[in-house]
Amino acid sequence: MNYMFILIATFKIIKTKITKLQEAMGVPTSHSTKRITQPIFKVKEEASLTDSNERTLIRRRILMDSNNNDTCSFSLPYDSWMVKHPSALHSFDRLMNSAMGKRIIVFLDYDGTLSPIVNDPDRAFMSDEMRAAVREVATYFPTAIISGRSREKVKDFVKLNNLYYAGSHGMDIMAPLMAIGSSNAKHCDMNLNTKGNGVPFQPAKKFLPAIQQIVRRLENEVKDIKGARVEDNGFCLSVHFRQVQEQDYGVLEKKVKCVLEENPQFRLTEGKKVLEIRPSIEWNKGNAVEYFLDTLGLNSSTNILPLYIGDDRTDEDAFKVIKRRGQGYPILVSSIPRETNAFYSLRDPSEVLIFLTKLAKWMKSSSIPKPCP
Ligand SMILES: O=P(O)(O)OC[C@H]1O[C@H](O[C@H]2O[C@H](CO)[C@@H](O)[C@H](O)[C@H]2O)[C@H](O)[C@@H](O)[C@@H]1O
Repeated sequence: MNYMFILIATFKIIKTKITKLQEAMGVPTSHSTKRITQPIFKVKEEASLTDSNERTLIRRRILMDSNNNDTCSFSLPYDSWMVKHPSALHSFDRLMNSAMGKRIIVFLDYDGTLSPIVNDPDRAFMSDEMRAAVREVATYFPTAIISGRSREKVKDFVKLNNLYYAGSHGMDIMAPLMAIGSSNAKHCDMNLNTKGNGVPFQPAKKFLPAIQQIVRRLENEVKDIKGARVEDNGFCLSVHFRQVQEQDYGVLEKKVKCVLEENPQFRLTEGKKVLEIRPSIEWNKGNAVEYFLDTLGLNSSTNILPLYIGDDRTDEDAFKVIKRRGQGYPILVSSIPRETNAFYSLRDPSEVLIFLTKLAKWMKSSSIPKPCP
């Protein structure tokens, strides 16, 4: 009997040690799995992170709800998927160890990354905490928002001046005024020229009149489809169907495709409950990442670590670029398993907030020289 007891106790101790080790390595454990796999619609839960400040961040986790369940492409359980795309939070120390001596550059998507997905695209507001976290990150690292929205609109949502913006999936970039050669770049120069007066780069400019026409045409075409709406994103446009009845979707898709056929110089892409029409040019969020690195004078630097956080299919172009460069980390925001080029994952904007807060805190407490105020 005693032997049995000792055996069970020893087994429990070993199991606890293995679980702690897995957690430290960012590998999902049976403990974390329990939380992840609950197929619940809306679950409130407290962040179970080590830092006491983080623990106070009560998160509203939305698992598998209709808003997030947009692009599920296969049915792997989340915990198995996370083995391949570990949590950027669990792996934070590892990420930062590899950043030592390197210059971090932060790229952020907007919808679904900095703000939660909501029904009304005009109400996709960013929380004040998120704004404060992005502001702080941008004081330490060159930071750019790369969104499918028009540049003005995304800037209106973010309301920060100490970072760079690219709208229309990278087809409208306000880049730094000055390219600083990486070899002689001074740390203090990195955040210069970010007060909104950079240099615009708009590779799809010649398509503007046609885009305006398509916007008007589609507005007219879909006006009788309840819930459908067209969003003018500057150099591209979105036809939203999040609030369209399922039985009406076919008609909507047909109308969009019909307009597209009349405009062969444009192509159709899909996002989260949205059909997007954009010029058929070889330019996407990945090109925008390269462009920013270039204008920052960092494109050929071997000493950089770009971080790109995004949730959408269009962010995959940027993930691919980072992967191809062999520098930095693409991080996917998703609460469901997805086919992705990202190395790491975060479940939702609440985890993005924790990650950005940790990143700023890490820099603040490190001995690395800080940019000039
Ligand atoms: O690149 P992003 O910043 O992620 O922009 C992609 C699209 O985001 C917006 O639409 C998405 O978010 C809306 C608000 O949460 C949601 O209602 C919609 O269903 C989503 O597709 C934006 O409205 C689009 O124009 C962007 O292309």
